[in-house]
Amino acid sequence: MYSILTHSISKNYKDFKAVSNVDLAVKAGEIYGFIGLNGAGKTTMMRMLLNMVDPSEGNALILGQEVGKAAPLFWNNVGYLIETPHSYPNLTVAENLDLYGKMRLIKRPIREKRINYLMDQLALTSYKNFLVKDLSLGNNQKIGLIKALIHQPKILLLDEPTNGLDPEGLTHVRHLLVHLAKDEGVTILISSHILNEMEKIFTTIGILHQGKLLRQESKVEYLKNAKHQLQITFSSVEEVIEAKDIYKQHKVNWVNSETPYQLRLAEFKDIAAKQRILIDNGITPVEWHEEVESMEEYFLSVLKEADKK
Ligand SMILES: Nc1ncnc2c1ncn2[C@@H]1O[C@H](COP(=O)(O)OP(=O)(O)OP(=O)(O)O)[C@@H](O)[C@H]1O
Repeated sequence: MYSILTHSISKNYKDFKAVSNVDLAVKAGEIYGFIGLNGAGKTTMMRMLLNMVDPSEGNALILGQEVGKAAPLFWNNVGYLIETPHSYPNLTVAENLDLYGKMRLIKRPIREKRINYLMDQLALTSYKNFLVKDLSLGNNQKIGLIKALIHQPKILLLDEPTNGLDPEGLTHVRHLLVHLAKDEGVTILISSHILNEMEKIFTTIGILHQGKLLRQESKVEYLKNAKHQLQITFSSVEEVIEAKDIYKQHKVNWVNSETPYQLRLAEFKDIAAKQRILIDNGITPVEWHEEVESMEEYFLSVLKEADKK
C-alpha cells in the first residue's frame, strides 16, 4: 500500500541534525506535498531516498525495497529531479533528450514517441531545435522533468520542479502530474515553495521543520485542521470601512482579505448572528463565502506553534 516509507530516518552532518527521526509514509498513487522553509531538510530526505546520501540512522524503503540494498535495475522504477538539471549546453533540446533516452536504453521508436509526448504536454515542442545554452530557466526545468519521466517510472521524486516556470508552465506541469498520479498510478513526492500550486494538487502534505516532520496529513485531515473563515465581499471600499467599524463596536474580530473589497471573520462560529449585525446596520454584502485558510497561512501557523514549544 505504501510506495515510500522511512523508519526513523536521520542525517547528521557532524553535530548538526539535518533530518531527525522522520517516518515518511507515502501511499501508492499519491501526490505527497513536502513543504518546509529553506534548510528544513527536504533535499536531504530526497537524497536519502535516492541512495545518494547515507542515513546516519534509520532506513528508507521504496516499493518495499530497502534503498541501500537495491540492485541497479531497481532504479528503473524511480524518476527524479533534484534542483537544477544538467544538460549538454551545445546540443539541442531534442538531441539532449534523445541522448538521455539512449542512456536509459529505451528503444528508438518508444523513445521518440515518449519524448514527443512529453514535449507536447509541457509545451516544449517549439523549442526542440534550440541549443540548451539558449534556453530560459523554466524551459531547462522542463527538460529536467522530461528526463525524470522518460522511462515511465512508478515513483517520482521532484525537488522544486516548478522553479522558474511561468503561469502557463505551472499549469502544464500541474496537469501532467495530476494525470500521472490519477490515471497511471504514479506515486509523486514533490517539494515546492509555491504553496498555492501545491494546494491545488496534493493528496497528503508533510511539513518538515528543522529536520523534523511536524505534520503528515491527508487532504481530508488538512481541511479539518485548517482554519475556516467567513469571507465577506462588499460592493464598495466605503462599505468595508463601515463594516469594520460596526464589527469593532460588537467585538467581532476580522482580518483583512487579499482585496480591498473583502473582509474575513477570523472565527467561523455564530455566523448567522454575525451576518445579522451587518444587515441590521443597513449593510447587505454581495457575498458570504466560507473559506479555508490558505496552505501558506496554515503552514506558517504550524511552524509558529512548533517554535513556541
Ligand atoms: N553536505 C552537507 N554538509 C553539511 N551540511 C549540509 C550538507 N547538506 C545539507 N546540509 C545542511 O542540512 C540542512 C538541510 O538542507 P536541505 O538542502 O536538505 O534543506 P531544504 O529543505 O532542501 O532547503 P531548500 O528549501 O533551501 O532547498 C541545511 O542546513 C544544510 O545547510
